[in-house]
Amino acid sequence: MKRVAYLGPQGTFTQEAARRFFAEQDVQMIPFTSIPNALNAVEDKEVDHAVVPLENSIEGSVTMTMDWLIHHVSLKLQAELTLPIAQQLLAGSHKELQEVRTILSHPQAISQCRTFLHEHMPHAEIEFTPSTAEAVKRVTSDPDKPWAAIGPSFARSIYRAELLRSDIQDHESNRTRFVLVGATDLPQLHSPNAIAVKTTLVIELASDYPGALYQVLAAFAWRSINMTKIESRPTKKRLGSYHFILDVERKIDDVLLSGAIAEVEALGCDVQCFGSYPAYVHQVVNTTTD
Ligand SMILES: O=C(O)C(=O)C[C@]1(C(=O)O)C=C[C@@H](O)C=C1
Repeated sequence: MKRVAYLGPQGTFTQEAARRFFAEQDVQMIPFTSIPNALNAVEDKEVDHAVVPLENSIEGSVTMTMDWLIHHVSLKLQAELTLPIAQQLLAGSHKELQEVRTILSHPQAISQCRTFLHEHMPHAEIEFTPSTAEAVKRVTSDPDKPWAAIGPSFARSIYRAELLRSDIQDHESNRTRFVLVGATDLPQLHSPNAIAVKTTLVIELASDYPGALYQVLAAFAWRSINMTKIESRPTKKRLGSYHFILDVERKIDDVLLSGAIAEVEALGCDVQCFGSYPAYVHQVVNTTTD
């Protein structure tokens, strides 16, 4: 049976994404306490895959995931899944908002609810936890403490939490993009349900000169290769040195994409392919009920 690592404990959004990736398959889901631990488990061959969050529509990239993939492991993105994210304010027992002095959650979840927190709970202190479900688990372990957690409705049912407010994310259309990661490409996952096929490239410029990035982008532009995302992350070697992470809507073996990569390499850039994979979108029904 396949072993799949996810950011635990039970009840995280990532576990829900992992379930949806393997909807009809018998797999063993294994919770890990952090994204790096889940990715390392794949690198060390303790598990076959990991499911990790990559990007959120409100807060942007999950930099922990990006940086770990770039600097610490050598793995492939095998599929992506975008899920709606609804955040619930949960506690171990019923409380009025003004009674809550501390709010616990994952930094991404806190950032997704900034407006609600600013307007309704401006005096509450924020305590970051390794995941949303961990926050829900903690607040339900001591129900009388003046604290509450931000997390998913699946965690509410697992830890029997009280719902104080539902759907507190700043934008109704909140979405997170999760990726399935493994040691190699997974061609068998390219199914007809996919809405697109993407390739993620990580490019390091040869040197810094006027128009260097423009030249790289031109290689994709004149071939009409659609870019769905571009982002820079520090290479960590020195200030002002970056990796450019590009998502393009082509398969790696597409002749135009191979041409673009060859052109960028001819400019002296280092190009790594982090995976060529299908992209899926699944709707979650009944986000606030048990
Ligand atoms: O804490 C969780 O429940 C997670 O699965 C992590 C995570 C993330 O890091 O983005 C996943 C989805 C939401 O955007 C909030 C938190």
